Amino acid sequence: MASKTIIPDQDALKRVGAQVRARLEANPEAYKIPTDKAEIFAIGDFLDADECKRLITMIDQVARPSELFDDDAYATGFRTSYSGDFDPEDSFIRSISRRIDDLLGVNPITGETIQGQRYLPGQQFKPHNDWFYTSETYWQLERKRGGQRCWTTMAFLNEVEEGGETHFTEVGIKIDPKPGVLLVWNNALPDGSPNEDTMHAGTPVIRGVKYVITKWYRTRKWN
Ligand SMILES: O=C(O)CCC(=O)C(=O)O
Ligand SMILES: [Fe+2]
Repeated sequence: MASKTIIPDQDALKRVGAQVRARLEANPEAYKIPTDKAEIFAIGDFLDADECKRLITMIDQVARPSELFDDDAYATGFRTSYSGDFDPEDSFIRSISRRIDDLLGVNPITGETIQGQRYLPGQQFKPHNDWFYTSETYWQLERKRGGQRCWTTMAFLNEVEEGGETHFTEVGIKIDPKPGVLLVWNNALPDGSPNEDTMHAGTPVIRGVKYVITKWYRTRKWN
């Protein structure tokens, strides 16, 4: 008898995938990137110029060398940007956070704290998936902290002179940083299995500085 592979949180990934997909497809502001490989949307002018400026100032206050879950990423050159969590109680951060929850129409308790990130020339985030590899030891912690990541949202806060694109390596598209643009993608396939084709990178900044905010969503209550 063939054994069936268990995919953690598969039903929830399928359900939240369908729910958010329907909501974004009904939103005239959400542009769907034309590809069959992954569900990626872009929303222009999600943040205005003042909001971008304010977030950039806040990133400069919280940013420290980035860490990854299973690795000393900064030391290995995998994620060389500086990043940090914002204070989730800050009223401005709460308003931005709620606006993203609302865009997706998800349960706010599933959202992680918004993270800010800054890349200087030469800094990058090498190709990776935002979903967790459930065979790795870090999963034992993440499983209890809200489970698998379903959707990713990421906003560009400024124009970068050269480099710093978000490169979906399997889809074959590079998205240029444009201030106020929010990218939203489903980390899973419609059947609720993790989508390998969501592999993406923040390419090295060549000239200028790049600032982004990221908010990831879990299938269950994040804590
Ligand atoms: O900076 C980028 O373009 C990508 C950032 C990213 O992939 C992440 O924060 O997970
Ligand atoms: Fe990522």
